Amino acid sequence: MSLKRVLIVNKSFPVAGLELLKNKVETIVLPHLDYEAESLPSIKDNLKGIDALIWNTKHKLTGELLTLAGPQLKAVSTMASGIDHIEVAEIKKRGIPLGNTPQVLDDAVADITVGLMIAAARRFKEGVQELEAGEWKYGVQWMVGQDITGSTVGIVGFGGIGQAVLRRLRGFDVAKFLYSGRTDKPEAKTLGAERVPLEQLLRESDYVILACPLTKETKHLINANSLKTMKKTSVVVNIGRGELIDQEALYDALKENQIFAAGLDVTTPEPLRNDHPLVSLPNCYIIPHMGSATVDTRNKMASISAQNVLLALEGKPMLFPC
Ligand SMILES: O=CC(=O)O
Repeated sequence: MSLKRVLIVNKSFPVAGLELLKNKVETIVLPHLDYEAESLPSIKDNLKGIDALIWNTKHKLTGELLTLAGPQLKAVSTMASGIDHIEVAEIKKRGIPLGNTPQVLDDAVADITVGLMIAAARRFKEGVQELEAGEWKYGVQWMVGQDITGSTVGIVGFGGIGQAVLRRLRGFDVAKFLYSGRTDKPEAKTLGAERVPLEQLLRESDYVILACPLTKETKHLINANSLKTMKKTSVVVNIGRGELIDQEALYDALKENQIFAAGLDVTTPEPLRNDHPLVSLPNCYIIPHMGSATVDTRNKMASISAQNVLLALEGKPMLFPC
């Protein structure tokens, strides 16, 4: 019997995942990276007749593409926690199992969140720029930033990543942890976080951490109005998705020092061009979507994507079904 065919839409899919698939299925790895525009025609050319799909690209997986693949498609797996790049309803409509890779990236993303908090609040970008420009002019009022000690930290989206951020910050003597989200989280009691409405979180927090998925409800959750609600000294950190923030409003708020700083791991679009207005701001510290980028985490994510596919092809539940 011929092996099932699995299309992997990313040439850098880690070996840890490929090893699991070896000899069990036939793999077709497309020779493109996540963001390459030319990968779409290549995806279309290779979709027809495949049995499973590892969708490791920023292109949207649409109903049209699923139809192109054909009715034999039995599994879709993505090497990501977020699934906003997938038309989930189209997959469900066709009864195809869909899996993602949450949890294994919580620690790596939480680490980078704390890094962004410190980098933005303590003005790393400005400091480095002045050093590199030969303008190191040390003085008691030079490069002063904001403390984490004694602050109120508000976490929007208190899932695995949000909770891992809180656990890391315990050593920083934070005064108060707030969170907002769709549901009460039972873990909040032990972790010492209080659920409050988003408006209150924005008003009271010194740090606003965006760790929620992108949905119709959360799009532009940070906008001109919410930025006005925040403190002049507050720092916003986004490790969710770029579209959680109205970036034009953020630009204005940072430029006018309406808030203190921003630390962003995610932006709209990605990649963000280096001539984007946000890049020019000294109080906007941006890194290029590196949250889960550690060797170990990416290997775990690849292994889970592979296992999700293998399980679904055997008619079993995926490890992380969506
Ligand atoms: O952003 C990364 C992910 O969703 O895994």
